[in-house]
Amino acid sequence: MLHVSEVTRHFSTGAGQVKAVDGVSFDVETGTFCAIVGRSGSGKSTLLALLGALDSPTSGSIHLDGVDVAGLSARKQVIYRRDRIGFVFQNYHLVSNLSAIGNVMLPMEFAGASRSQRREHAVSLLDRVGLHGDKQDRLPGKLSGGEQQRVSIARALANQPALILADEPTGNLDSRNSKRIVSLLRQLVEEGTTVIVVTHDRGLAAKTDLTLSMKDGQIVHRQAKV
Ligand SMILES: Nc1ncnc2c1ncn2[C@@H]1O[C@H](COP(=O)(O)OP(=O)(O)OP(=O)(O)O)[C@@H](O)[C@H]1O
Repeated sequence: MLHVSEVTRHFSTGAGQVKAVDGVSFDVETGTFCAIVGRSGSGKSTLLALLGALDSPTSGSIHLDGVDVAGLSARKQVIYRRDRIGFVFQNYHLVSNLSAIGNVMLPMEFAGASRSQRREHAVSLLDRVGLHGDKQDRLPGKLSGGEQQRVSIARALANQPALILADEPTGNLDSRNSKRIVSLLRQLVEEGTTVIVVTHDRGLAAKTDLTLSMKDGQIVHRQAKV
């Protein structure tokens, strides 16, 4: 369960203070597919960064399964991100000189497994996201956008995260590849992972269980689908 209470994130700029996130409260039950939508500049990416402990709130609290995320030290934030969160980005953020398998193995480095165990796990994750055979040995530049996004989802799953945070995961994909990614994310939700996506893609938002609409740093509408 993710519990967000009265969270703000203010930035000081030359022009004054920007309230990027301005008093946001919501809960997301474990195993929910949640979309955060809203116009450009409404605060979606800032909120996602706070949920993933990539940034700390100015005030308020964020609890994931009882852990006070906002209160973690910098060192514990690193561990929290590695062990509890899987990140998926619009531009995939894969390491260009590592194969698909190498990219998926990267987050496992600290898990104490041997290299062959890590490789075996990476192969099974890539199989799970539908990237098979010789494609697993290719560099990201030799894969299509949809395939690269599947590698990034496999990488996000490497340490069995409780929460997957995806920023515009279908933003660079055509409709066929988008549908594949959405159904993959839905499958993860069915298996009990909580998935939160920031998206402008109406097709993706329509497939989620809960939509939070942001405006000027606030959640102005909450729509739960049964
Ligand atoms: N580091 C920063 N310093 C100052 N202002 C910032 C910073 N990061 C974000 N902002 C401002 O906070 C507001 C929210 O930005 P944010 O990137 O969260 O919006 P968004 O909804 O994700 O937009 P988009 O859909 O364009 O990605 C914007 O006004 C933005 O300019």
